[in-house]
Amino acid sequence: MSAKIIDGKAFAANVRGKVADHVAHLKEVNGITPGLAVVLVGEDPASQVYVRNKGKQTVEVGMNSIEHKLDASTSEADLLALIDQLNNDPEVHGILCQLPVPDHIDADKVLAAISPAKDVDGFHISNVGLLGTGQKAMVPCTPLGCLMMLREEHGSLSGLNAVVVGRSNIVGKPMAQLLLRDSATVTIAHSRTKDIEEVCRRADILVAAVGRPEMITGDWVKPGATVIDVGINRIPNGEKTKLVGDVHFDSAVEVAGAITPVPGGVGPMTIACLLANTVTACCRAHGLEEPEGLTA
Ligand SMILES: NC(=O)C1=CN([C@@H]2O[C@H](COP(=O)(O)OP(=O)(O)OC[C@H]3O[C@@H](n4cnc5c(N)ncnc54)[C@H](OP(=O)(O)O)[C@@H]3O)[C@@H](O)[C@H]2O)C=CC1
Ligand SMILES: Nc1nc(=O)c2c([nH]1)NC[C@@H]1CN(c3ccc(C(=O)N[C@@H](CCC(=O)O)C(=O)O)cc3)C=[N+]21
Repeated sequence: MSAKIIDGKAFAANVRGKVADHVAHLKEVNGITPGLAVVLVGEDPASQVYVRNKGKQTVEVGMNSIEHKLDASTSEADLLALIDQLNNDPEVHGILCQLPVPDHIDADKVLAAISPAKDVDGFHISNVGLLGTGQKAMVPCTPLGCLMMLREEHGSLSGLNAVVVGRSNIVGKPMAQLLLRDSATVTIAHSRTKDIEEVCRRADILVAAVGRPEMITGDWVKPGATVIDVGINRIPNGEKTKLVGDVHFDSAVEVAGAITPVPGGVGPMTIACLLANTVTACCRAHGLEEPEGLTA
């Protein structure tokens, strides 16, 4: 039997709709327009696409989009000075510095410089610590988007076996924290995990965040499991290229109960959650009630 395909694009449109409603409310009732600043250093073509999409969707939901495109040779000091300026700008409620940054810039220093209250990526150690201790945090967008889809699919995640493949700070680890918070039994697998296929086959919920095109095939998937494919990999396809996930979709779809496609799965949800986090940050900054269903 073929799995249900989770429509991340439609789900994201729904989230953006809720964001737009709340933005309209903030403007009308409070006279506040949430603002998102996105900083891009250098000219990585994939990053340029994301930044363009983010800017477009930010404006579509009624928020202000502030874009800073800096030359690849920008010094760390100049980047930190810009972040300081954005931290102190009352019109800016969310700040995102697109990763990766060029080698001469220390990404950890940049993330630490962003005010935790404006850290809509949820990468600042304050937010990492708050999430890890079950306190109110800014939650990283990609794992938040995955959690929203999983809650919709399962209702409660309590007691389910969840396996996250990948232990990065931006996806794997926060994903595991969120699943744990929803009372799933969580395993984190990575490049040193023994019998990884066997570990994956125990998962009711399998989240792939590896960065290896189509590594996880149908025979790694427990029949009926929900598979969330975070991977975004561009691979050659004849003369052109195509986007594939970390899951081999055609084989996994035959075994899983539900699965996210690439493209059209986690990617659009990431951007929708960035907008959701920006509204949340704006409400917190002004001591206003937060929108429902847009946080973890
Ligand atoms: N859809 C979206 O919005 C987003 C998508 N992505 C995509 O998600 C993927 C993961 O991103 P990210 O977390 O940043 O990647 P990283 O490269 O930071 O982390 C990859 C993780 O996968 C593990 N890994 C690598 N090879 C294997 C293997 N053969 N077997 C098991 N585990 C392995 C690594 O293990 P170890 O730690 O042992 O090295 C590491 O923990 C990428 O394709 C990226 O493009 C990322 C962010 C957002
Ligand atoms: N500080 C920071 N925060 C991030 O959240 C961040 C980042 N840096 N660096 C890069 C990764 C990657 N990322 C994606 C966002 C949207 C899509 C997306 O919308 N994907 C579409 C397709 C896009 C296409 O066609 O290329 C989809 O999957 O359907 C993908 C990937 C956010 N990231």
